Amino acid sequence: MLTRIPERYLVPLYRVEDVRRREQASFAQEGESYAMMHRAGEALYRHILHHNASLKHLSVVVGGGNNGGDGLVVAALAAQDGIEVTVYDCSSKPRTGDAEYAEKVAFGYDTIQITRNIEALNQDPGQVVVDGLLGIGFHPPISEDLANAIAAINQKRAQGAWVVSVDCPSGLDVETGRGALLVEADLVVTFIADKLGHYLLDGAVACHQIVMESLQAVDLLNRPTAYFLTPAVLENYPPCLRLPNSHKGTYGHVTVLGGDLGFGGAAIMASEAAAKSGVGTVTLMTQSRHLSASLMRNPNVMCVSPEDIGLGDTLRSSESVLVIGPGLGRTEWSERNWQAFLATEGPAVVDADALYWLGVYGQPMGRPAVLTPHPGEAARLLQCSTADILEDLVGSAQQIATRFQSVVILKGATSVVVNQNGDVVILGQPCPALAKGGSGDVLSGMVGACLAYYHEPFEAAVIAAAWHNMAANKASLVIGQISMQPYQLLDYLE
Ligand SMILES: NC(=O)C1=CN([C@@H]2O[C@H](COP(=O)(O)OP(=O)(O)OC[C@H]3O[C@@H](n4cnc5c(N)ncnc54)[C@H](OP(=O)(O)O)[C@@H]3O)[C@@H](O)[C@H]2O)[C@H](O)CC1
Ligand SMILES: [K+]
Repeated sequence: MLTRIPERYLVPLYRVEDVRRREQASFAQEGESYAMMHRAGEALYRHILHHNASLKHLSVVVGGGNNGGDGLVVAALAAQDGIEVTVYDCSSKPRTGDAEYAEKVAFGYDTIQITRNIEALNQDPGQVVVDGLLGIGFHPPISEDLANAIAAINQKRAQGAWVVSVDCPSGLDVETGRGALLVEADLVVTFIADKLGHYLLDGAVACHQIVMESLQAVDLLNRPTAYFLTPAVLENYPPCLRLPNSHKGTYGHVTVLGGDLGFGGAAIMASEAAAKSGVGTVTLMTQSRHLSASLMRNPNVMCVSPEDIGLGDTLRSSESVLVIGPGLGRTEWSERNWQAFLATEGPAVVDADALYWLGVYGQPMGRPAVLTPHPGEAARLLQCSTADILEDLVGSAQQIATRFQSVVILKGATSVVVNQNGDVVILGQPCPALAKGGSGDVLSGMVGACLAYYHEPFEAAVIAAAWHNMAANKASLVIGQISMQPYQLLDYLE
């Protein structure tokens, strides 16, 4: 799938139905189901002790399902070790099956305090909280009682408690990554397989650290829905290796086309991003009144206006990459340039208002291409609402890839990168400093650069997006989330 990235850096992610199938197959093979719940509790308890060596008191918040059952196993194991345990029981009806059995075992310890008053968590002396309210059986919207319990856990964490979530942060829809109200977890111990929603939207923000315990579940060898790219990968595999015996031609050429009146900065930033990402040569094609600004800022970037030279004449070879869109606008000038783009061949990155024109003209790309929509642009391309896109980021990105025959980076707190073969990579660590105009322009230039020297759109898209995110996180640590400007991440690429 990715030739430059070893598989060990790719975490396979699954949908709930795959996890349920493996769970059922395991129950069938073992002839019972409680053993797996017990292994889940043991694994959790091991991780709790690993992070809290001198644990004296444990607060365990449990719902009525099997997620709560796992929590009750932990409560019993801790009580066995002489740790003081308080169980906050938030079930709304009697437990059944494995959870009922786990309750019987746990409530058999008279050292375990049991309360239904979640408000008391605030005064609990424990500084370690187990969140076993809701797991993969959660279906939104959340009930008022459980919403109160989630709020109580978050409040406790805000006061300094360490929170471990059983399988997933309660309130998270592990399919979509959405959670209107969800637990913020220092650690998530997830079972059988990593789930998609841990790495998307609210899930990506709420899960500070995730460990997966397979619980010896039967492996049905289903193809993962997606992979998460471990952020550390680029520390070990730098994106643009400079070869000692190389020249500018070794690293390819990018032309950036964009920057209508009022939007010159977008195109200038994209061309600067391509240059700083190590591409051999960069041309900027923009409105003539922006040329001097570009020359002043980046004399290494050749710049011309489409009134002076044809777009095709800026391309240096059949492998020159065209980045179209940053600041392109929606005027006559913009449309003329979109048409000029359609008359060219060769690899392309289509961003910002070029995605608007792509939607208007509607034809497949017909060339190696990477599209870089945010959810709003994705919604326009698929003629649906942004809410529809957020309900299924992976499926939406795949639909765009199929419709326009291209690689797609669906941008967000974490980004979803897909190709036409059904490969899906989710990447990044949320970086709020990037929630500013200009972040996308910088990304498009970086994708253009990676495409210029890798030649393979999926690889280029994955590596550029991961690189952009990694540099932004580094930059924001130094400069600050509020004041960091997106182009500043370009000083943290190496
Ligand atoms: N051996 C095993 O069974 C193992 C289970 N594992 C753990 O189990 C959970 C999945 O357990 P499940 O019981 O299927 O579901 P949950 O516990 O996540 O949730 C079901 C309970 O939650 C209630 N619920 C659901 N949605 C809401 C909502 N919006 N508001 C309030 N309450 C909600 C639901 O109530 P119902 O009224 O809908 O029945 C249930 O009470 C999994 O995540 C693991 O932690 C392990 O995998 C080990 C083996
Ligand atoms: K949970």
